[in-house]
Amino acid sequence: MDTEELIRTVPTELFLGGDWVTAENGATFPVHDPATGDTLTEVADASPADAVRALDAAVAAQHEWAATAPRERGELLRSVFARITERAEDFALLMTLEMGKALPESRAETKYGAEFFRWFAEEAVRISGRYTHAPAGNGRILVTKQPVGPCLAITPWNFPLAMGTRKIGPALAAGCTILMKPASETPLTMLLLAQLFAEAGLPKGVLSVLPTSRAGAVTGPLIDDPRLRKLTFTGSTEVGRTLSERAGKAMLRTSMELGGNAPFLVFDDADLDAAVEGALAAKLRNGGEACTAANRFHVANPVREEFVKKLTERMGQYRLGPGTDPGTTLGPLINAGQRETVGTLVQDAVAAGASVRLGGDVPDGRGWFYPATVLDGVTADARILREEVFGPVAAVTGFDTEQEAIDAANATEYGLAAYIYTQSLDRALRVSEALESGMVGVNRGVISDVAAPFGGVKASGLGREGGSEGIEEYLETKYIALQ
Ligand SMILES: NC(=O)c1ccc[n+]([C@@H]2O[C@H](COP(=O)([O-])OP(=O)(O)OC[C@H]3O[C@@H](n4cnc5c(N)ncnc54)[C@H](O)[C@@H]3O)[C@@H](O)[C@H]2O)c1
Ligand SMILES: O=CCCC(=O)O
Repeated sequence: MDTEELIRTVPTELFLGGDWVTAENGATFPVHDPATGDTLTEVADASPADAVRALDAAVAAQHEWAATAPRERGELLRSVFARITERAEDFALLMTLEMGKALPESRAETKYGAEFFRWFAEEAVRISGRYTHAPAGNGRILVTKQPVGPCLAITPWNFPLAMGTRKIGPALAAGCTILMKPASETPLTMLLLAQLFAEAGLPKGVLSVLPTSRAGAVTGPLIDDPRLRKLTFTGSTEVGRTLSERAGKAMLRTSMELGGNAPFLVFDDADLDAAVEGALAAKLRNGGEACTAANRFHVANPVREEFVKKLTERMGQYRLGPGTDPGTTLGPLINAGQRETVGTLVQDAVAAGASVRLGGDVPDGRGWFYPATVLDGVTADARILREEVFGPVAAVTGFDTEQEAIDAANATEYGLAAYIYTQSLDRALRVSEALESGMVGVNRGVISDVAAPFGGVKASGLGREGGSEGIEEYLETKYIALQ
């Protein structure tokens, strides 16, 4: 489909337990194109009452969905996987329109996002328990897994499809019903996904998609409602903390996939060309708007200048422009606020002594564009070393010893992803073990994989998504004592 047809045909109503409905009082809110700032379309704006109706539907469907054969649950996911794959170009275009990223990035996300359904379709039939004897010989122990129950998912704008499918996939596979609240910047992708679920024969109540411009007001009463059993959140650490507090009071199961500040360590024995290619992937995947994005490049002083030169040359080849233009490799940022944040962090680093090797200037004209930027000699007091930049800015700093590199890498409240480039296996393992992060890439700049447990430590969150760990987040363990 072309842009016009896609925007005309994409659903814009609430998907409430399988029915398309207008929001209370017919309320809507606008969705913007980050490449122009123009309104793409208006979407139904869920109210707290709409959300409670969706929870009513989820609660009513929970028992039957949990009792549905695992194979049947898996087959529903497999069918939606196939449908996304058939409509891959529509998903890619839609994500580029509402989120801004270049089309090749959106195509990659479509594939990645769909794969969570294929993966969890296969996991649905592998939920297992155990049967054993008590050590004293006086009884038997049966351990079984049951779905947690109705879930609420809240997702960010940066991966409009994958951050949703990584939650919906395991929830449905485990036998949980789920309410999805997408980011207000990017609700369309989840609404299109809901349409595919409806076409695939999703039973009533199992999934709702609730776009809203009032995230706190709409999700708060759901979290407080004792019928909800789990909150799964992906987004900033700040919002994650607030939600965790509220969910703690309600004693909900929670998964928190939060912010990152990934270090990228280049040792003097690294293959520098490979390190530069890895750095490009770790930095510019998704235009730098990824929680896994390398934020800080700690490079061994003897190879630093060569690394910076090569990185500058390669980042300089990225073409900034509307994500829909053929040839664009770097789209706009999500909105004016995000561009302001990126610009402020760059200016702060420069004021503290960093030199600008590439970019750093906001282009004139419409849209929220920010160029690929390389800063060298970033000093320890620069905010960019501590705060997630979420943009196409590489901040480089040097180190002399391995211990110095590890200490610098760990000097952050975050602990999501980290990257190491070295040709020594000993060093790779030693440093990986010493890094305070949930995930480490060794000689590779992209680590995300549906089959691997994704998640962080420290302020980057709790729990894991994907892999065989992902479905466990939606299962309760029940112990049955037998004679
Ligand atoms: N660890 C991960 O897997 C992962 C993945 C993607 C993004 N992120 C993080 O997400 C952040 C960027 O995304 P963002 O700007 O959308 O984050 P955000 O925290 O501002 O918003 C995330 C979601 O929370 C909702 N929200 C905001 N305030 C809320 C409230 N008071 N109550 C309930 N919901 C609320 C938003 O509407 C959105 O749907 C970055 O920090 C990034 O690192 C983490
Ligand atoms: O933005 C962070 C999540 C990205 C991913 O799953 O690779």
